[in-house]
Amino acid sequence: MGDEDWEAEIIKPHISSYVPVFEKDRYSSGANGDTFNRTPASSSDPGFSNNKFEEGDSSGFWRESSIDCEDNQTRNRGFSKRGGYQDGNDSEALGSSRRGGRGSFRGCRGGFGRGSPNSDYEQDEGTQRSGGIFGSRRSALSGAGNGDTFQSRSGGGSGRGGYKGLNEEVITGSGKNSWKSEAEGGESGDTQGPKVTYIPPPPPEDEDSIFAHYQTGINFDKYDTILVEVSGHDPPPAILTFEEANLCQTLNNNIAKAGYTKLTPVQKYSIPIIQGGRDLMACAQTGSGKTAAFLLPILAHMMRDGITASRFKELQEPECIIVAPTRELINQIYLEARKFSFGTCVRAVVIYGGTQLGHSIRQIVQGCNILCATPGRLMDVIGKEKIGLRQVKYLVLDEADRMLDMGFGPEMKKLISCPGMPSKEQRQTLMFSATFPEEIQRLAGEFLKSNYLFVAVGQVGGACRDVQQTILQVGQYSKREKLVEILRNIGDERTMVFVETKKKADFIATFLCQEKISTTSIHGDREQREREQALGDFRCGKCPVLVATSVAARGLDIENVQHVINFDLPSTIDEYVHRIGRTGRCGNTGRAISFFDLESDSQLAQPLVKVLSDAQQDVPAWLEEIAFSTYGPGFSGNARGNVFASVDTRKNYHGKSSLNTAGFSSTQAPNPVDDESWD
Ligand SMILES: Nc1ncnc2c1ncn2[C@@H]1O[C@H](COP(=O)(O)OP(=O)(O)OP(=O)(O)O)[C@@H](O)[C@H]1O
Repeated sequence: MGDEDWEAEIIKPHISSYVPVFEKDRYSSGANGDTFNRTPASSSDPGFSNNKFEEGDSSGFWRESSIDCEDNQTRNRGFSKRGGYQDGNDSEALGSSRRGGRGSFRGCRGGFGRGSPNSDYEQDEGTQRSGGIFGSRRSALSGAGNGDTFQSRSGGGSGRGGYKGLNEEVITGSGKNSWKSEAEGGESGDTQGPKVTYIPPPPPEDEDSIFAHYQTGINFDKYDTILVEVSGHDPPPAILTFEEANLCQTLNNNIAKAGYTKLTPVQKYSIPIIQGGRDLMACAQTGSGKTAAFLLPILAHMMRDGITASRFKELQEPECIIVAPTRELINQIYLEARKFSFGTCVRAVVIYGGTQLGHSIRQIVQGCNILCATPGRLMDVIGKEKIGLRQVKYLVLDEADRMLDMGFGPEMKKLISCPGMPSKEQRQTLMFSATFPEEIQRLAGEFLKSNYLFVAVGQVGGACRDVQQTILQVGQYSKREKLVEILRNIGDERTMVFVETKKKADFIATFLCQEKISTTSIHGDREQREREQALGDFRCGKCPVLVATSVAARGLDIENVQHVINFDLPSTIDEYVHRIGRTGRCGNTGRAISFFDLESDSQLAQPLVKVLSDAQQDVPAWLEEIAFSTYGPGFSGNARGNVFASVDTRKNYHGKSSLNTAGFSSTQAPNPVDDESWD
């Protein structure tokens, strides 16, 4: 069966009539109400009534769901269950174990993706690229846009050897000359979508908004009891207080205004390491302050060493580049950078896909010391020679395991081999995440000096203990009912509901609205404007329920998210850890409820048992049984061979760990000079 046939099949009446109509009527028309917050009256609006939820049975969406049919890629492969493939189109989960392992993108048909939202190549920038450092990319585009944004996004060319970054940004192809920027709509390869004109609202200017923060929770002090391990050669001692960091007065003022009085463990260890000029790979649980752990020492250095004064220049040469996998996350990091650099001469700029490229460029040319960027947009502005790399002293990969996996890894490699980018010996490279699989750690060696330090706060890849985790056995046909039951009990408390695919996010959000539960949604098929509106409505409580794909799984720091519901479990345990980490942040408590479908989730049973037991959560007997039956008698979910689930892969050393309050204790790796080189 060819691609076309599968496309034809996916456009069943109840699906096709629903989604595009929904998108057009509610959003593309420019309607303001970017929520699914429907009153009974609104459910009779024409766009809405076209969908077949009134069927309320398992025939429509659910029948599709049973064969994973909302996922085009699944169809393309003709698999009826979830094993052994990686979808690249509709599903936004980062495929891994269950879907063929982290390396499973190999089989991607490619060329998919979010053609339209990023198709913001701007004629008005006067920039038919004349090749530039990436060569002529425009020629790679063929076919005229047909204006059907839905089709162009979810369709995509076949056989183009590309990859749709499942979270958000898009990488196309790895072959010669196959790289195309998101700004060119190159992701889909064959259609040029409408020009992106979205200009995000300016960041707040008033001090109260800049420094707005939420309170640390009752468990914040318990961070002190978390085991920390530092490995690598000759690490500097940890600091225990902000004073010991010897930051300048302005930074200290900003830290105080941000409400920080005490360092978190990852900050205690990372700040002196970064101040000491060392490369770092740091793993710490979700919500434990990794952003400040890299921003503060970088800013301190910039203040100390001096930076290029901000002034208008066509080519800006930032001292620091921070990359993150999703637009909302990079924007959040930017706001943190802006907060901590308040009152200094350091100018931070953020650029990301789905917004007008001209706007990004206008931000840059006014001056740029810290550039926060998603990978596609970053490569665009480098290609347009708006950003030069010669002055880069700090390269930060947030959610580093994601940035180095098969999705973004090639892009990151291109970044470090761009003309002008200082070699790893000449720059400081910093990687942060809550999860860091060993195979990705090995890849990271290419980016880091060989004597980098590895900080593990608690268990690498471990779930935050402040999140109470519950796993419920729920078959796919009962999920909606169960979800409504739970949400009704929860009341108005902020809840993120994760689903596996973009279409399902729309379906579930609409379904919940029909149930009169105020809901909005965020996923990669929504326009950036809509995504930001949705996040805003969720943040301010207008819509207490946010249905999301994995695009919202990592990094987002939203106050008062008390619940995470995994309507669908993700493909990988790491993704699970990130998702549930949207609650229980900064010492606050939270709850995560996950629907475990025996039909499709059994591969996750074993790692789930481990994550639950490591986080001292109740493990249901039935789950242990599944894990046992899947993995045989050798499996013991509670066995913890090593306190650290995963450690520095250079583990040719004898581990030693410490409580982080007890000063500092480190594990010494052999002198890297003697160590097997990764270069
Ligand atoms: N020392 C501190 N004192 C008080 N609040 C802090 C401190 N450090 C960080 N925070 C706050 O804790 C929250 C979580 O921080 P951050 O988003 O940096 O976590 P993270 O470790 O990067 O999480 P994730 O793994 O989900 O990306 C933020 O609201 C941040 O402002």
